Parts: sequence; structure tokens; C-alpha cells
Amino acid sequence: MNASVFVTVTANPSIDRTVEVGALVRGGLHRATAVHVQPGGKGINVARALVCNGIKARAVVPAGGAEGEQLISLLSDYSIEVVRVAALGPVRMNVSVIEPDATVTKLNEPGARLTAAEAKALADAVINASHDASWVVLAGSLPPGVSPDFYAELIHRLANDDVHVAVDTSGPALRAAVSAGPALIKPNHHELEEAVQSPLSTVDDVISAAQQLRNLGAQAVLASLGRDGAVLVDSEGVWHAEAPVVLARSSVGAGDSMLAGFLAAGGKGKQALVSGVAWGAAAVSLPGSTMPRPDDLRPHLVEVHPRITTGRELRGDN
Ligand SMILES: Nc1ncnc2c1ncn2[C@@H]1O[C@H](COP(=O)(O)OP(=O)(O)OP(=O)(O)O)[C@@H](O)[C@H]1O
Ligand SMILES: O=P(O)(O)OC[C@@]1(O)O[C@H](CO)[C@@H](O)[C@@H]1O
Repeated sequence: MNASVFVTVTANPSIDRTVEVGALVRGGLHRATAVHVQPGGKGINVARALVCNGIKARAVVPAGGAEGEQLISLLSDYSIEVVRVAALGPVRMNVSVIEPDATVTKLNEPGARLTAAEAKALADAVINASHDASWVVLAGSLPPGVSPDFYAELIHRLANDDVHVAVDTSGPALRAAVSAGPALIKPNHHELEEAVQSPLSTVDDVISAAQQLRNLGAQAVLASLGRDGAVLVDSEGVWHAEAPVVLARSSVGAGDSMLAGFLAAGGKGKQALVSGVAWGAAAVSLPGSTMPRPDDLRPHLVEVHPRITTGRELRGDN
């Protein structure tokens, strides 16, 4: 096994347009002050963050239509090994509107339907691409036509290989993936609430929810909590860490950057959490979904709380 290859899977990729405006007024005309067009979808972002830090990444992605061509062309700016799976339907366009205080309003398209044959070709491509992987990251929503069991089935198919699987998704796909026993899941606050079907207002609530998902099969839970940092719950313990962001620009992709930083630092324990939180905070300070490079990272600013303040109220996403 080549321990340095990270494979990412983005079943529902996107071209991300981030539009910066003044204060958003529902129904109003807004003239953009800046626009960023970047390759998107969670697995693609994880791969971008890894290669921006000199780490080898292979991205498996279905890409159809003129937008698929554009996605592949945008990806050529990065040294990612791209495994393209042919698809008929076009890649979606997702729009993020950013206000001056860095509030994000996101409009995500559902993505084009994948046929049963395309979904099978995607799954087979993932298995082929994973033969020398240390980690396989299954990330983002599933497009129409793809069963919510898609990630769970991949986890089962990869179980005999010497790879770890990380999952970052939501809803029924997350619940199915958890039962398949992945090494790691990375829900955000909202996804965690949805997975345990209960509101989570304190750090203690987050830890209990993470334990519930570990009881259901996930080996470790890395919960990203926006400006409240992140909580890691695994077989060795529980940690909460956070880092300040001096000037927040855009949190789009911060969770993906966080996951990449966590995996880049070994994918388990306190030091990986510190790395993840540093990469997440750095992404927030950059425009659009720009991924941090080594010079952007400030791991010394990450605070790991020696004792978890269980009753601490969460301040909200960003
Ligand atoms: N305002 C902020 N201040 C400091 N750190 C932040 C802030 N927002 C995000 N972060 C850092 O980035 C990480 C990921 O953020 P968040 O929880 O918003 O991820 P997410 O919802 O999965 O994002 P996305 O889906 O856009 O990738 C957090 O765990 C935290 O470390
Ligand atoms: O619609 P999904 O698949 O849940 O999320 C897609 C997405 O919002 O996730 C990334 C940020 O994490 C963006 O690049 C992309 O637009």
C-alpha cells in the first residue's frame, strides 16, 4: 500500500460561483463586487486542499456536458490526478452569495440524474482508484438517480482493502453510511442534528450525538461547528478545539479544508484535530472556496480545551 495517496469521491460535483455583494436584500438587485469561479463539490475541495499542501490526491468524479468540460479544465490548475467517469447530464452550478460580514447564502442545484449504468461505472471507478489508497473520502450529496445506500455499499466493498474510509454527507446517505462502519464521519452542526433527529445547542449535546453515531457504527466522529471549532470523538477520547479567524472572508469549503487537514495529519487523535481546525480557520480567511496553502496555516493559534466545557452554548454556524 502506498500510504500517501488520498482518493476523494464526489458523486455530485459542481462549478462553484461565489458572488460578493453588499448587504443582501430579498427581491433586490445586487451588483457583485467580486466573483470567484472554482471547481467544487466536497471531495474535489478535499483533493484541492491536499494538493495545495503538497499531498498526493486522486479525485474520482462524474463529469458530463459543457459544464463537465469546464470543471475538468478548472481542475487542471491543480496537480490532482483526476479520474473522470463519463456521464450524460451536465455538472451543476452552485452559487454562494457572500455579504461584507462574510454571511453566506448558498444556492445548490440538485445535479443531473445519473443513470444506473453511470452510477455503477462510478462505483467501479472508485474501487479501481482505491487499490493504493490510505484513505478514501466519500463526500457531498448524491445526485438524483443514485441510491442513498451508494456510500454504504462502497464502504462494504472497500472493507477488505487496507484503506480507511471517511464520509462527509447528509440525510439518508449519512445514516446508511454510518451503519456500514466507516473509520470517520465529518458532519457539520446541522448534519449532526439531522442524523440524531434532535436539536444540539451545547458542546455536550454534540458529544452525546457523536457517541450515538459511534454506537450505530461510525468509528470516529469529527463534528465541525463553524466558529465554535470542532469536536472529535473516537475510541481514545473526546477533544474540542477552535481557532480565531482575524478577517472572515468566506466559509464555503471550510469543512472540506478541515477534513483535509485532519487526514493530512494522520486522521486520528488530538494533533490531527489541531491540524484540521487550523486548515478550516485558514479557509475561512480566504475568498470563495480557496483552499489554504502552508503559508496560510496558523496551527499555533488553535486552542485545544484541556477540559471540555460541556454546557457551553454553541454560537451558531459562522
Ligand atoms: N467563523 C469561523 N471562525 C473560526 N473558524 C471557523 C469559522 N467558520 C468555520 N471555521 C472552521 O472551519 C471548520 C469547518 O466549518 P463548518 O463547520 O462551517 O464546515 P461545513 O459546514 O462543513 O462547511 P462546508 O460544507 O462549506 O465545507 C470549523 O470546524 C472551524 O474549524
Ligand atoms: O450539495 P452538496 O453536495 O451537499 O454540497 C456541495 C457544496 O456546497 O459543497 C462544497 C462546500 O463544502 C461546495 O464546493 C459545493 O457547492
